Amino acid sequence: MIVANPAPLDTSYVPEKLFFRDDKIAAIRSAVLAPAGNGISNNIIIHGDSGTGKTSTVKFLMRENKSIIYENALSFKNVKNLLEHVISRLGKPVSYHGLSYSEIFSMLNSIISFRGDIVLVIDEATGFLKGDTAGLYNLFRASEIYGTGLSTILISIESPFMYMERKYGTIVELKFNKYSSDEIQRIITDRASMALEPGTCTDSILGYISEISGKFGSARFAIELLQKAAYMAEYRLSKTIENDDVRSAVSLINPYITESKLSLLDRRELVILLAICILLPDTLYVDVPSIEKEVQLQGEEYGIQYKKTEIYRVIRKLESLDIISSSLKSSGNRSSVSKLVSINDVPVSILSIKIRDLISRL
Ligand SMILES: Nc1ncnc2c1ncn2[C@@H]1O[C@H](COP(=O)(O)OP(=O)(O)OP(=O)(O)O)[C@@H](O)[C@H]1O
Repeated sequence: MIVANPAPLDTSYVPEKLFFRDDKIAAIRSAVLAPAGNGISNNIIIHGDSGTGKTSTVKFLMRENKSIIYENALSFKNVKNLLEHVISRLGKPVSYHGLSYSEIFSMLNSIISFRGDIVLVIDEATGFLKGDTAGLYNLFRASEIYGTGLSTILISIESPFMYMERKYGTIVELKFNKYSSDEIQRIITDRASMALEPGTCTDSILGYISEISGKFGSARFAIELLQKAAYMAEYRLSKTIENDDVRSAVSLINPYITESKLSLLDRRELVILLAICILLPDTLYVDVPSIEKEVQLQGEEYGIQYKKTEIYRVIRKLESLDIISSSLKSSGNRSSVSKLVSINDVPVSILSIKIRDLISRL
């Protein structure tokens, strides 16, 4: 067994400790939560790419602050609809439909008079930002217009500036940046230690997942990869997670299988790709001299001779098709920079089988 406790591998899990977000936590406390505690309503828009910790940061704060109410905009047509739901959730649980804004806010006022000020979080709010000007106007100006003790935290992937209207008043904006690969590695190392049996996932596997996820800066993507790779390894009845489990996980999340790309390669090019796949199961990268050697070996098997220039050309073509990725590694001395080739999106064991099959049919 590899997964001892599945919960921390779920992307909706909010851990006890959030890494690298102390400044954002402090910013939300001082911009919204502390003023709300003193009867002052403020509004904030949190934005940033997927998996940058926007939702978890707010949910983390919900543990210490009971005035926060969380709703997801995707469940509602518009702001009015969402507020009607909040009233029925906090007040009398009946359905309130077709209320005017002044009726809505007067009901909220009577709820707040015995419950205290509310901080309303609206997650996935990009749709509201784009399309519900009247709703946002009433929400953001609720304190001035209706005297309502309501602060709002809006969460959106897209930057609000494209859609923001001046009349909404002053709104604090807080951007969540993408995580670096190193930051992602810290986050998933913590998750792995909570979720996986000891010794089933090496630092090198966690580094590999972090490197792939670093392209998107997303902790969500990394946790999903870790979860799927762990289940892949369990499915194989392996005691440890291997590189190819991670590649399988990538191809599961991103089922953009290379088959159509393989059809763009001729027989000679396929043999070169096969040579790369043969070198990769136990390692993450291969250098070009090793590829040249393996290509000559495979070439002999298939009766093909290669010049170095052809091998270089095909490596460039495979890169441009996104079948392989490459990085440059320096050994400290400028003259000796070497190119390292990897395949991350699909398990090389499966890719080798596909390529051999294609070569035999050409
Ligand atoms: N700084 C962090 N420390 C620990 N875990 C984190 C951190 N940031 C994100 N995570 C984890 O990554 C996953 C995704 O995070 P979260 O849902 O908060 O991102 P998001 O920015 O709201 O993404 P989306 O826009 O896709 O909803 C969650 O499981 C969360 O716990």
